[in-house]
Amino acid sequence: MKVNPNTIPHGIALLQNPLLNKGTAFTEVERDSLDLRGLLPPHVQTQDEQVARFLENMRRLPDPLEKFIALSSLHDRNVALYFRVVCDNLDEIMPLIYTPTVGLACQRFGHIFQRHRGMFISINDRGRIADILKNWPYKAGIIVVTDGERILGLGDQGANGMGIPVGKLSLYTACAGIDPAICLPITLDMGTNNEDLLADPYYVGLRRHRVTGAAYDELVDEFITAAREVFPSVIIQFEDFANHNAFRLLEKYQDKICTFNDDIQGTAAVALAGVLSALRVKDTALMDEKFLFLGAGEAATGIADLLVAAMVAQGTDLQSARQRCWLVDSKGLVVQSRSGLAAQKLPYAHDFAEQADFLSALKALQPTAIIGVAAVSGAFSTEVLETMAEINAAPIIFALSNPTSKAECTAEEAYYATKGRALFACGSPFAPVQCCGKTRVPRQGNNAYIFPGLGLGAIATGAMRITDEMFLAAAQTLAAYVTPADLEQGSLLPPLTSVREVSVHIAVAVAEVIFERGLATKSRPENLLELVRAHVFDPRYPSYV
Ligand SMILES: O=C([O-])CC(=O)C(=O)O
Ligand SMILES: [Mg+2]
Repeated sequence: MKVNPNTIPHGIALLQNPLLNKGTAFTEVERDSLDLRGLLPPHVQTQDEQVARFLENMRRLPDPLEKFIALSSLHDRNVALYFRVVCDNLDEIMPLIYTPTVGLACQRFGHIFQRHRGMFISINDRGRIADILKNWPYKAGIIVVTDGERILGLGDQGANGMGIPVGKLSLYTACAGIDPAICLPITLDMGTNNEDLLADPYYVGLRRHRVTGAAYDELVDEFITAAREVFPSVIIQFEDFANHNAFRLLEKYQDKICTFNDDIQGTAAVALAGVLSALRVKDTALMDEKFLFLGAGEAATGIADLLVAAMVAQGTDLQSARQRCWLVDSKGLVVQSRSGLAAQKLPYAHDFAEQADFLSALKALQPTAIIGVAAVSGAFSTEVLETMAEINAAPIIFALSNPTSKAECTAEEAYYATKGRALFACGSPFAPVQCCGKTRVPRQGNNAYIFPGLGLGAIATGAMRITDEMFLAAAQTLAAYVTPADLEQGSLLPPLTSVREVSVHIAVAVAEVIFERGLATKSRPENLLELVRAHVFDPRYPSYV
């Protein structure tokens, strides 16, 4: 964040501005010139000392939700310190501010609510959304918006879903260095059909069932128009909408404005990166694989579409590429003879006998890879996993559902049932597993590896659109950062600790596509890496005098 010493507030107003506050780290000179004398205890601390103090206190707290609350209130007080804590301790902190704790934080959102963050726009705000957005005091560059209808694998959380846009935007800064001052989390309160929430006195949203149809579409449309009027070059990320809206809205807006759907496109890119790593271990090509998805929603068809795009980019024809991907939904294997299939499933409805469930589809199709994205915990049973191990020397097994309570299987289950042969990735974090005399280190196939870097590339270039080609470039870049040592220990993605560096290179690859396709509003400089790095926020305190 750029600080102009001539315009920063003085005294209490400075201490109460979370984007500018340094707390006990204000220096003697700053205390004198910014009217802080007497408002702080005399001993001046370094930011490093503040980080250590915070961590000491946080680690004493009894459970992840308490730690989540402590981290949120640190963010409320001192944004730079919050990001120092997060960036320097990503492995420890990310599961507390994001998957899996953020799921619980959404479920408990009304009960743990302390302070405003981001913006809420409700169905009652029709006709005045632009005026409402003008209440936001900063110039937004990235909006993450949800309507709370499908929060992770936890279903309808209504306005409590706000935890997700807040968490995603924290990762924009933590994982790619996006300036926190331009991040705006938004929840569209369309009502909720979650009866428990409607009966909960502390629920933060409207007491009404969800609006649907034209009223819903008109509100989204007014929101999109208003956001672009108030923040002209803003990127809008759709997050955790239900299937029936997610695909429609993406199709409606992706060619008109700078937008993407993280659950469809971001998840697809990280999954493709994981698959590309698995191919290196197996020494096979994409076209040699057969993918069976458990689930046929946003993540499933998003991943399938990107796998197909990658195969087509390698010269395969579209039909043969699609033939490598199969879906199982709640009614069984998706095949041609089934009626009433949603549009996104049709490319994968092949000519094949109906199969009632995942296990029978698995036995009939003999896939090389299974990808779980249906939020059905335990769906990758021992029998499923052992069957995969019988069919394949190195079965690809991705259990991507979120949070941990919804995972199709645990890392241990996947490795034990396959005698350590599984090429495994997971949606939530799992600890390393000892199996058959080896240590297996599973990594998260989570879109957090993709969207921060993609957003950074889009901001640095002033992108007009976000395209599938950019997600392909992001996936390939991510995959290139998986080292032979990673593969050796079964890791299909780089360590989380490298995500800031990887994000910068994803941003460069995405920027390359943006310039190439004439989608930039800024002119192309000599050096894209320099351009991208110039947009990276540094959480170390600047000097104000
Ligand atoms: O938030 C996450 O961990 C991944 C994601 O987008 C989802 O599960 O909806
Ligand atoms: Mg999501």
